[in-house]
Amino acid sequence: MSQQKQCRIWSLSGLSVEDRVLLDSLASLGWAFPAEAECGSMVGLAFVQPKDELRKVMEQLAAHSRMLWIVVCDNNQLSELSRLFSLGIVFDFHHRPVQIELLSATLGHGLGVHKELLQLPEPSTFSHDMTGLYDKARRIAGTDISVVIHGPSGSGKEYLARYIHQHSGRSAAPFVSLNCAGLPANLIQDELFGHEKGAFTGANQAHAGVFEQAKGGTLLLDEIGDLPLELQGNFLQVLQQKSVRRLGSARYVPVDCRIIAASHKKLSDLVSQGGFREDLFYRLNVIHLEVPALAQRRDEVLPLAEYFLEQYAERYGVRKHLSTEARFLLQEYHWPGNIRQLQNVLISAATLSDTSIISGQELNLEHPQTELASPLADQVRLFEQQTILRAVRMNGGCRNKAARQLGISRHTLYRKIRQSD
Ligand SMILES: Nc1ncnc2c1ncn2[C@@H]1O[C@H](COP(=O)(O)OP(=O)(O)OP(=O)(O)O)[C@@H](O)[C@H]1O
Repeated sequence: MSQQKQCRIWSLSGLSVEDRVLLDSLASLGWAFPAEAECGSMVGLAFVQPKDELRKVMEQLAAHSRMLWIVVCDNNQLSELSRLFSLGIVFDFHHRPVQIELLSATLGHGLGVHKELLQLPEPSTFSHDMTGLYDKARRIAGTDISVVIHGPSGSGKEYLARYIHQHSGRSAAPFVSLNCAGLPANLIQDELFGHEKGAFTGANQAHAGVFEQAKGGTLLLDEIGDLPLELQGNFLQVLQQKSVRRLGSARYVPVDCRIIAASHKKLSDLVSQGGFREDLFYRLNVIHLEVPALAQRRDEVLPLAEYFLEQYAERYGVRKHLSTEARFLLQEYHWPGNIRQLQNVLISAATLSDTSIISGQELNLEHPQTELASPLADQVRLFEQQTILRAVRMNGGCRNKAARQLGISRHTLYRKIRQSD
C-alpha cells in the first residue's frame, strides 16, 4: 500500500457516526487508514469525544509522542487540550464540524513535516545489485524475522536497517541503535538491559535499556561481533524469554521490538574462532543481507556523488557541479571509507570550492597505497593497466582514441589489454 496518504486512527472510546462520515469523506480524497500493524505512516488522527477523560487522552497521545497527532475534538475542549500543543505532542487541532478540505491539507502537511523531522532516509540505489538488496529488505520489512547485515564500515548497514524499520509496521515506534564496539562490558550491559535507581553506586536515576527504549519499534545492535561473550549469553536469554530485567529489579518487562544485528566482521568466522556463540548466531542470522563495499559497486559512485551534491544544494541553496577530472577521480578512487567517505569528500569539496565547479584537486583524495612489498615490475604493470583502463573510460570506451591519447599504437593497446585480462 502506498504510504503517501496514510494515517493512523486513534480514539479512546470509539468513533461517532459523525466521525465515520468524516473518515469516508477523507477516503474519497485519497486517504487510507490501515490497521496499526500495517501502517507505515507517522501521522495520526485522534478523535476525542465529549465524554472522554482528557487526562487519559493526553497520557495516551504522549505515550506515542513520535507520532504526529492531529486532534479532532469539540470546540469547548480546545483550550484544555491546547496543553498537548504546547508540549509538542499535537501538531494541530480541528473542531467539529470539521472542514474536510482543511483537515486533508493538515494531514498532508503533517506527513511532509514528520518526514523532514525524522530525516527518513530515501533509498538511493543506483545499481542493479543494490536495488535487489533494497527490494529484499522491503519484502522482509513486514515480518519480525531477525536480520543480520554484514558489510564494511560506512557502506550503509545502518541506512539499510533504518529502511527496513521505515517500511515495517513498526515505523511509528522508535528506531534505536546501539554500537557494541569500543564500550566496556559493564557499560554495554547497562545500555542493553538498563538499571533501577540505586542498583549500584552512582545509579541516581533509573535507566531503561535499549530493549525497552525500542518498544514497539526496531533495535539495531551495531557491531554485534564485538559483544563480549559473557553478554552474548544474557542477550540470548532475552531473545528466548522475550523479556528483559533491569539491573536491580525483580520485574521482567516484555520485549517487543524487531532485532537487527549488523557487523563488519563475518559472524560465521567469529563462530568458528570461538568469539561468537553459535546458538546466538543461528538465532539472529535468519535473514542475511550483504552490503558490498563501494569499490565493488563503482557504477553507484557518480550517481551517489550527484545525490549528495543535490542534498547539499537543498540544504545550502548552492548547487555545485563536478568537473570531468573530478568525476574521473571519484570513479577511479578505491573508497576505503565507503559511502561515508564519499559523502564527506563531496560535502567538504562543495564547501571549500571557490567556484560552482568542483575540480579534481578540490576533492583532496589521497592516492591509493600501492603495495610497496610487491616487486617493481608488478607495480609498473599495475600502473600501466590502470592508466590504460582510465584512458579507455575517459574516451567513452573507444580504444582507438585511448591509444592516440596515450601515444601508443592501437595494436600495443590491444596487446596490453589482452595481457591484463
Ligand atoms: N544508499 C544510500 N544512499 C544515500 N546515502 C547513504 C546510502 N547508504 C549509506 N548512506 C550514507 O552513508 C553514511 C554511512 O552509512 P551507514 O552509517 O549506514 O554505514 P554503516 O555501514 O552502518 O557504517 P558503520 O559500520 O561505520 O556504522 C551515512 O551518512 C548514510 O546516510
